[in-house]
Amino acid sequence: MNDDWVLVRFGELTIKGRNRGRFEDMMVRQVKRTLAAFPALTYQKTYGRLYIRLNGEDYNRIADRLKDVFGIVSFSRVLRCENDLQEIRAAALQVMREVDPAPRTFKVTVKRVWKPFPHDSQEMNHLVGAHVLRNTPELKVDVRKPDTELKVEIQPEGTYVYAGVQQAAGGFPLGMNGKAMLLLSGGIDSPVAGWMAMRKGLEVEAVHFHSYPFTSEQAKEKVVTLAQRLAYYAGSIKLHLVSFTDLQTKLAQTGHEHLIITLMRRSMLRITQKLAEQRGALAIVTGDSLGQVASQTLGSMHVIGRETTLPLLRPLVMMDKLEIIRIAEKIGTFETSILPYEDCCTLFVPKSPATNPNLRIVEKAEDQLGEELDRLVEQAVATVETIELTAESRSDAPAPAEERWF
Ligand SMILES: Nc1ncnc2c1ncn2[C@@H]1O[C@H](COP(=O)(O)OP(=O)(O)OP(=O)(O)O)[C@@H](O)[C@H]1O
Repeated sequence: MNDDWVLVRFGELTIKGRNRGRFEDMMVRQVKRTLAAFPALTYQKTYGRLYIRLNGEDYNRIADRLKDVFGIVSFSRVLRCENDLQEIRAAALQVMREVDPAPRTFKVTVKRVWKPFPHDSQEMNHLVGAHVLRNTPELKVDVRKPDTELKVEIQPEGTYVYAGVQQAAGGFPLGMNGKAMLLLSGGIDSPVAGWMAMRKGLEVEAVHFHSYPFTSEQAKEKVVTLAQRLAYYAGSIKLHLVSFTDLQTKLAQTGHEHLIITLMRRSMLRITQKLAEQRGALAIVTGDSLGQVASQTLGSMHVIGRETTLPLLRPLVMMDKLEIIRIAEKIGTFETSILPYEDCCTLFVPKSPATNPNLRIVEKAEDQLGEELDRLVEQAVATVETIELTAESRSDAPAPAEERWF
C-alpha cells in the first residue's frame, strides 16, 4: 500500500568518519525538536538521509518548518510502496497526478539500489514511464528538459517515488561547530550575520550595547524583536544587554573626536571577549561589510580587531548591501531592521570619523584613561542584563515555502 513520507537530505556531504555520525545524530535531534508539535510523525534514519512518515500530519506545515532547519539541504514528499512493479507503477501515477501545476512533459529516472529487484534501472524507466503515459494521454516524454522529473528509488526497505525537490537552508546543524557571541545592533546587517553564523553550525548568544537613557526603550525593544526572529531558527537565544552609557561618555572625553567610533568598537570587543569567556564562546561575530562605513575600512577593521584575541568572524565582509538585504528579507528581519532607531554609537558620531586610525594613537588614548577604563569595562560586564528568547512561530513569514532561499 502507498505511504506518505518526507525524504530529508542532509548537507555538507564532505563530512567524513566519526564527525559524519555526530552530524547526523544532531540533525535528527534538531528535526525532531523542530517538529515536536506534530506528534504523529515517525522517523527512520539511513546513511545521509532521514525519512519522516507523515501518518496523516499536514505536509505543507511540516515543509514550512523543515526548510529553515540548518543542515538540511533539501527534502521531498515521497510515496513509499512495496518493491513490486504494480505497486511502483500505481505510486508513480499517483505522484504524477498530484504535481501542481500539471506538467506537460516528464521523464522517469529509476535508481535500483536493491539489486534483487528483477528489473534493472533502464527497464524500469520504460516500465514505469509507459504506464504513466498510458494513463495520462496529455503527458509527453522529454528526456532533455522535462517539466517534471519523476524519481523512483528502489531501496531494500521499499521503493520511494517522488516528483519534486525543495531546497532548504543547508549548512551544519546548530551548535555542531561550537559557540560564538554575536554583536547585534538594531541594523540590517548583524541579524543576517547571526543567521549565517548559525547556519554554519554555531550556537550564538547575542550582545547588544545600549546607552539608555540616551537611547530609547524602543531601541532596546527593536533588538529584542530581532533576537526573537533569530530564536525562531535556533529554538531559543540568549540576549545580553550591556549598558554602554558611562563608558561611552568617558571615551568621548579623551578629546580624540575622530577616533571615537574606533574606541567604542574596541571597548565593545573587550567587554564581549569577557562575556565570551564566561559563556564558553570561542569567537565573535559582527555584521561588518568591507568599506560600508568608516569603521569598516580595512584600516579600521585592523585597529578594532587588534583588541580581541578571539577569532572575529565577519560573514558579510565581502557581500554587497543588496545581497545582505535579500537575506534579511528572507529570514524575516528586514522589516524590523529598517524601523527608525538610535544606536548607541550614533550618539557620538563625529563629522569626519577616522577611516584609517593609527593603532599607536588609539592605544595611547586608552592608556590615558588607564584604570578608569578597566573599571568601566568591569562595571559594564557586571551589570549585564540577560534575557532568553524562545522560538515562536514567525507570523510574518515573508514568502511561501517554495520561493524561499534560492
Ligand atoms: N549597539 C551595538 N551593539 C552591538 N553590536 C553593535 C552595535 N553597534 C554596532 N555593532 C556591531 O558592529 C557592526 C558594525 O556596526 P555599524 O553600525 O558600523 O555598521 P552597520 O553596517 O550599520 O551594521 P548593522 O546594520 O548591523 O547595524 C554591526 O554589524 C554589529 O555587529
